Amino acid sequence: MYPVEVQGLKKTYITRKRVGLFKTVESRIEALKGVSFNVNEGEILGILGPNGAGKSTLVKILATLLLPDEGSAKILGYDVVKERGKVRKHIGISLSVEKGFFYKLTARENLKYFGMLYGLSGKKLEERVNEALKAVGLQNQAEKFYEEMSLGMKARLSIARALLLDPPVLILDEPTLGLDPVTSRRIRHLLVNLAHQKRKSILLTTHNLFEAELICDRVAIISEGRILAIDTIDELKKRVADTVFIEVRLPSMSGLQALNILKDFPSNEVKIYHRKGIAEKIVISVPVSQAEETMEKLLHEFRASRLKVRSISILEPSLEDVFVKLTGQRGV
Ligand SMILES: Nc1ncnc2c1ncn2[C@@H]1O[C@H](COP(=O)(O)OP(=O)(O)OP(=O)(O)O)[C@@H](O)[C@H]1O
Repeated sequence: MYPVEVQGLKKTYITRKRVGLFKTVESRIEALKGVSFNVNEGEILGILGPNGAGKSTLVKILATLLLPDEGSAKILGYDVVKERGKVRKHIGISLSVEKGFFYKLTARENLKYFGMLYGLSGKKLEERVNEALKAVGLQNQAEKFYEEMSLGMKARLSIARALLLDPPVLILDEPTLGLDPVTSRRIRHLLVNLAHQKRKSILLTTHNLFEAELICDRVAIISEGRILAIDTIDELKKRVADTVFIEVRLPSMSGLQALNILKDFPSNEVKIYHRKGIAEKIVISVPVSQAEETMEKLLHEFRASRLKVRSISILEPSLEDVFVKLTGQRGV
């Protein structure tokens, strides 16, 4: 059993729009068209997709806030439709930074309030509130009123609330949206620690490919209600990368000599880009199958011509390359 098991999940929104005085037209939006995946223990699974891909719909269903039309989703074996109460005891949810907190209560009071709602009381409640505050680094700001808190503090408080029951599964919708780089980094560090040290299973959505690349053990790329690919980032890159780039850095003024050497390079699939500057850079694109061999040949040719090379390396494709290739969209 996986901590999170999703099988053939479908959801269609039906909306009615008034046309004229008495007539309404129905419009159907298939937000999820049969989504299946699992999340392992101690794993961060990132859900990536362009706007309207179905990420929030998926997250809301897992958080028991929305009913699916078909398929099933289980958290620790409990069905999100038939066993909502049990599911809620085992998940921590952070859907939107701003929602649900009381502006006139302090961070601690807010957490206490939610702790009580979740069934905690007495010493246990105090303990869990303190632990949650500490986990997100808010122990020194616990007496600050919510309305006085910065966006970063609010984001951390939202994660603290998700941690109140010390749940094995966390579901987070864009946990670092709108946060400055330092706070984002702090939250990323916290999430990696929760997954890898505390063995929590984390499902998060993000528009930030850089972040996904940094912290997700696997990512699912979702578009128009379907998962286009789900795998580790390395595997996804391998799958889409038919071309890699070899970057050669040279001392200034030696670019032309290098280009001259490359003139007779034995492959017409090799493309060369040259950037002049203090340190000159030559980037050679080659089919992935020829990358290693090309690199060796390059080194050999440069050495034979006594050309000094500062560095030579193979540039990996980025997660953005994967995303663009799979969804046909640049950025998310
Ligand atoms: N309550 C609703 N009623 C009707 N249509 C909806 C509703 N919620 C979402 N949709 C539609 O369902 C599709 C999926 O939306 P969803 O919010 O799940 O996407 P998303 O991937 O979270 O997008 P974003 O990245 O913009 O948050 C979209 O076409 C959206 O317009």
